[in-house]
Amino acid sequence: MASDEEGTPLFPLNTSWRNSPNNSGTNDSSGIFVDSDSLPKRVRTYTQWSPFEEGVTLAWNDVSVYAKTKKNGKIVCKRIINGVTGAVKAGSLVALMGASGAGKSTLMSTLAYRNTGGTYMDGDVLINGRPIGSYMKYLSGFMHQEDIFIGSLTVLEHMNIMSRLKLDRKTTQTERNSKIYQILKSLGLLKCINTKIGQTGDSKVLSGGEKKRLSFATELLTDPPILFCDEPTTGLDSFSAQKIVSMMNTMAASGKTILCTIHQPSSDIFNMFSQLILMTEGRIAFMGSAASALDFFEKVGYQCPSSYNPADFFIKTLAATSGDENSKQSVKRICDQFAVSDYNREVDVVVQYEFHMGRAVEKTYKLGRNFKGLFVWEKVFWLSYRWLMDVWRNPALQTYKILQRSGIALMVGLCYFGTNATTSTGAQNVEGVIFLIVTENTFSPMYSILNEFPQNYPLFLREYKSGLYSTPTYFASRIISLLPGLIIEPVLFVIIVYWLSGLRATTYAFLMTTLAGILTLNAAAACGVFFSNAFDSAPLAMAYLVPFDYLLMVMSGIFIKLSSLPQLFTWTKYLSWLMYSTEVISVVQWDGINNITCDASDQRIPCLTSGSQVLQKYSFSEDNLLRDLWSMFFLCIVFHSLGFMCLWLKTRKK
Ligand SMILES: Nc1ncnc2c1ncn2[C@@H]1O[C@H](COP(=O)(O)OP(=O)(O)OP(=O)(O)O)[C@@H](O)[C@H]1O
Repeated sequence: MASDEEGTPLFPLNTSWRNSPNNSGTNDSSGIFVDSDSLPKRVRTYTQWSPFEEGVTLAWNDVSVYAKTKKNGKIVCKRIINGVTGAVKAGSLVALMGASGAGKSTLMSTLAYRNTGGTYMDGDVLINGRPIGSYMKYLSGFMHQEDIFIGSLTVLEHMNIMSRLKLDRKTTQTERNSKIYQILKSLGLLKCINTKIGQTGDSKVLSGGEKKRLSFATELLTDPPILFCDEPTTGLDSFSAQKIVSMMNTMAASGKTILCTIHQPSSDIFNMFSQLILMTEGRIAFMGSAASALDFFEKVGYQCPSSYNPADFFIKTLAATSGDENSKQSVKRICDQFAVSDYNREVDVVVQYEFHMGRAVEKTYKLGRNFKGLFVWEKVFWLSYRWLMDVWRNPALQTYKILQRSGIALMVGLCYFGTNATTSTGAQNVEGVIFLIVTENTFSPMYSILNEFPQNYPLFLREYKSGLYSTPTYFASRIISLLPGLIIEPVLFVIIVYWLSGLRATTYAFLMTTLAGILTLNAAAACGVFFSNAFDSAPLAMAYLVPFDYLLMVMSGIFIKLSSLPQLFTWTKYLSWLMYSTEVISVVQWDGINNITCDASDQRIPCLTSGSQVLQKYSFSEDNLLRDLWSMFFLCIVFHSLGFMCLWLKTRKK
C-alpha cells in the first residue's frame, strides 16, 4: 500500500471494495477483469479536464505494428507486433511480460499512442469506446524505462516546474503545492525534497530508486486515469521494486488502469498484479490472471515446478531462441492454443463489447475540452527559468568559463598594454587587438554551444511527445536562457581588453566596440545553434563547422584585401560577421584620426599617416557602420531561424 513515512495512504485504498465478494479484481473468479461499476468514485480537486470518474477501459483489436528495416541493402517492412487483440479494464494492474525482444515496449507504446519513429500501426485501439488519438498524451501518463531529468534541479524545483507545465492553468499555487506535497509524501520522497536530482558523477544526489519514484511522481501530477510504465522496477533493489509496485497496486484499487512491462519480478511483486499479458514473438501467448496462466500452461503441456517463480517459468517457456526452429514452433503452438482457448474467448467478449456496444462513448466526448494549459508566453517563461537554472547552477562550468575568458582577455590586454595608436607600429597593434576581440568572441562561444542542443534533445523529445510544449516554445526558451551569458561574456571581455590595450579612449568608441562584441558573439552562437541542430551530434556538427569557420575568418578583411577577392567569392564576405565586426571596431578606432606618425626605425611597417588610410588598407569604409551592425543582427536572426527549422524538421520525423 502506498504510504508515507507516517503510514498515511495518498490514494485511499477502499478495502471494502477490495475485499468485496462481488469484486472481480485480483480475486476475480473469472480471472481477468475488474468490474468498473464497483470502483469507488474518485474526487478530483486539482484538475478539471479528466472526464473519467469511473476509470478507463482500453481495448485493442487485431493490432499489428511494422517497422522499416534494411535487409541485404533493401528497405523491408518487419512485423514487430502480429495482430494482437486484448483489453484492460479500469482498476487493473497489468503485467506485460515476455522475453527480451518479444514486443512488449512496442505494444505498450502503441496502446499509449506514443509510437516510436519509423513504425506503423494497423488495427484499432479504443479507450472507453473511442479510438485513441493525440489526446492520449493528456489522458495518460507514460513512465519511461530510462529516467531523464535536468540534474541540476532539486526534487521540489522539478516538481514545481512540471506542475506548472502539466496542470490546468487555473490551478492555484496552494492546490499545486498541496498536490506536490501529497505525491512526494506518498512516494517517500519528502526527505529528499531539497536534494539535487543529479547526474552521473555528482555527489549527494538521488539514488536510482528515488529517481524512478520521482519519474512516477511526475506522471502522477495530472492524476491520469491510465498509466503506462515501461519496466518501472528495472535497476531497483527488491525492496524499492516492491514499494513501487505496491503503490501501483493501491492506485489501481482506486480505479486507475495501469499497464507495466516488467522483467523478472519476484513472487511477491508478481502476486500484486491483477492481470497478466504474456508476449512472445510479437504475439499474445496468454492474457488473464496469474492463476489462470498456470492452468493454461499446464493444459498445453507446460507445468510450472512448485519450486519455480511462475514469472520466471512463463518467460523461460516463451523464450524463442533465435535460429532454433523447435523453440519457435513450440511458442507458436502456445499462442495458437491460447487463441482458441476459453481464456481468450473471455477476453474477446470484453473486446467485442467495447467495440460494438460503444460503452460510455457519450462520456468521452468532452475529452480534454476543459483543460486549459498555460499560455505560450507562460510556458516560455517557465521553461526559460528551468534552463537558466540549469545553465547557471553549474558553478564549476560557469566559474571556469568566466575565469577562462577573463584570463584570455587579461593576456591579450597585457600583450598590447600601452599601445600608442598615433604611431604606425601602434596602428598595426590596434588591428591585432581588433582581430583578437573579434575571433575570441567568435570561436570559443560557437564551439561551446555546439553541445547544448544535442545534449538536451532526448529530454526535449520526451516532453514534446507528452504534449508539454511545442518546438517553437522549447527553442525560444533555450535561446532566452542562453542570452544572459551571451551578453555578459563579450561585455566582460571587451572591458578588460579595451582599457588594458589602450584603444581609443572615447565613450562612443568603447560602447560601439562593446556592441560589436555582443553582436559578434551572438552571431557566432546563433551559427553554433544552427549547426548543432542541423546535425545529430556535436562531433558531426564540428566536422562541418570547421571549414565554414575558415571561410568566415579569411573574409574578416584582415588577411585579404576584400576588394581583391575573386569574383566567385565576393558574396561570401557578406556571410562573415567577422568582417562586419572588424569593420565596425576599426571604423570607430580610426574615424577622424589624422596624426599617425611613421616609424622610421622599422621599414617593414607601412607608413600610414591617417585613420582613413588604415581603413582603406583593409577596404573598410565609415559609411558601412550601420549596415554592419544591422547585418550582424540579421545574421543572428537567420542562423537562429535555420537552427529552429532544423530542430522542427528533426522533431517532425519522430
Ligand atoms: N523501430 C524499429 N525498427 C526495427 N525493429 C524494431 C523497431 N522497434 C522495435 N524493433 C524490434 O522489435 C522487436 C521488439 O522490440 P521491443 O522493444 O518491443 O521488445 P521488448 O519485448 O520490449 O524487449 P526488451 O524487454 O528487451 O525491452 C525487437 O526485435 C526490436 O529489435
